[in-house]
Amino acid sequence: MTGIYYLYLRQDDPKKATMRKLERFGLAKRVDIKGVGLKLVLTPYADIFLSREDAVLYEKYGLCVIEGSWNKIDSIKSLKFRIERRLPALLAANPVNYGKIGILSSVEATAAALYIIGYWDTAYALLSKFSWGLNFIKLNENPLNEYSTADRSEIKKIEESYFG
Ligand SMILES: C[S@@+](CC[C@H](N)C(=O)[O-])C[C@H]1O[C@@H](n2cnc3c(N)ncnc32)[C@H](O)[C@@H]1O
Repeated sequence: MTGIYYLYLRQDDPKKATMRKLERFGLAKRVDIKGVGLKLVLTPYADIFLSREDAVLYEKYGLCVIEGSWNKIDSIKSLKFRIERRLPALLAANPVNYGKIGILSSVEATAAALYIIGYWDTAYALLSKFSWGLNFIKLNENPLNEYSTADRSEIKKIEESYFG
């Protein structure tokens, strides 16, 4: 087990939910809301950027993504967790939202977080389960590399240099 978790909101076609696919490969585990605890939760509504300083939280508690639908994003907005982080801007490579800034699938968000905190091998292992997965790294290689070597205070500036 990789310390990767997901909170499943049952909002999308279950057959297309990327974290459910990872669970079938033994690469992710579903948790309910009580099971989130001190896990590092990825939400685009967090005030704090994820950065390499968060590796220690991942190692201690794990990483949790919210497997919901972008069409019902308000329901994610209203959820609050003890440890929340947002990702800096990146381009989606999944077929539904290809090329859109920040509209990432759960596996892309999880892999981006792992890459930024230095767990490149795990990021590749997750993405390799999807035909389009590794394109996510290719498409975002430069910003991902810069985000992964930056301290939290530098992330915003890097984001602006790529995405304005
Ligand atoms: C809205 S869901 C959509 C998932 C899609 N149904 C799937 O099957 O992959 C994507 C999740 O990835 C995470 N995520 C995406 N973009 C993010 C960002 N910019 N910052 C933090 N988390 C993000 C959040 O947990 C978000 O709820």
